[in-house]
Amino acid sequence: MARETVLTQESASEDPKRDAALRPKHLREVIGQQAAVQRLSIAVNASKKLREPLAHILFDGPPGLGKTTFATVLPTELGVSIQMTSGPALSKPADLLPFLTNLEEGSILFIDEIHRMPRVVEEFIYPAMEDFRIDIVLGDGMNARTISMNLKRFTLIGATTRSGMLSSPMRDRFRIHEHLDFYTVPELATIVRVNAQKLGTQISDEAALELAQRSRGTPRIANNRLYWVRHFAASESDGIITLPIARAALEMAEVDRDGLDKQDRRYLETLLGVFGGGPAGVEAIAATMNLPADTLSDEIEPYLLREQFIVRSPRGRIATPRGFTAMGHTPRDLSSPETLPRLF
Ligand SMILES: Nc1ncnc2c1ncn2[C@@H]1O[C@H](COP(=O)(O)OP(=O)(O)OP(=O)(O)O)[C@@H](O)[C@H]1O
Ligand SMILES: [Mg+2]
Repeated sequence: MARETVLTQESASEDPKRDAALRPKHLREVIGQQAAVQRLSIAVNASKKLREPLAHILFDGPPGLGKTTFATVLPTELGVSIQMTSGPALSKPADLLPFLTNLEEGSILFIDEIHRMPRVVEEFIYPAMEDFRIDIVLGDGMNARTISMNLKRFTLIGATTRSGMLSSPMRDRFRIHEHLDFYTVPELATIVRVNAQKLGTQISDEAALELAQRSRGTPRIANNRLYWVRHFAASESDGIITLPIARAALEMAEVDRDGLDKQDRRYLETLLGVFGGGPAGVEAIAATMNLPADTLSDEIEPYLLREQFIVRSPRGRIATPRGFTAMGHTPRDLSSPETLPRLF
């Protein structure tokens, strides 16, 4: 009973224009992630006062939590330029050259999905990160010679949803690591209200809270929900987003009360339907869903674990009573003496 809808599909993919329109421009506009904001403000101030480039920074965390947002806010704070590329676009060292030669003193090079950069490119970038220098090999065979080229002092910002896939020499070359975690409902409600204002739409506090509750702890999903509800309000009412309007719109888009998306539901359906609620190993669930195990452990499970739809046990993932109820199943009786030994 996969309930696919326009909205859940939308929220799974990225809409760059939409992201850019609502993205905070300054650190002070970033909502939530306050510990990261404070540490980064200190790094920015120090960099300005000491006239040193910002230390290389790695952002990791599930999709839509603000990695690109932080990366684009920092150059504004520093008053420097930013160049953006991504791991998959850099298939060989030469692909990096235009970015490295265009650097300005203190400017930022942002590499998204940095875990997908091939090893040869990674090794090419090490001296650039450490000594602001690259080694270029000219010619080949007997005539090959290496020339060293100095670069402007710059800051590399990497973003990844899979920090586990990054090689440890690469990870260690970032002096600042920021792990972005899911947002609380009040934080998401604030994001919804601020963004409604940016879009010139009126929204009641209760409606903002309702959207926040159904956004899977993720600002990008909250924004997608807001766009849909805003259109619904404009078409079906006077354009003002009230609680009944928000509920009706979300109902129509089949966003469930917990805000789970298509992949979350498929995961829970597999765990419940195929594995009887578990315990099931992540590899087995991944094979059944026809997805890489990494996608499960890095993108789907963090939220389900945090919200206790599932738990981890030595023998694998187990659906909690909340996981059962969310999918319309009757929870297993965990207190019964027969089920316990089977589970643990
Ligand atoms: N802390 C925040 N405060 C306000 N809005 C935010 C915040 N974080 C993210 N957003 C909103 O969510 C949108 C998506 O965030 P962003 O593109 O930075 O996510 P991401 O972590 O880079 O995702 P991906 O891994 O898919 O690249 C932004 O355009 C912005 O509107
Ligand atoms: Mg991004």
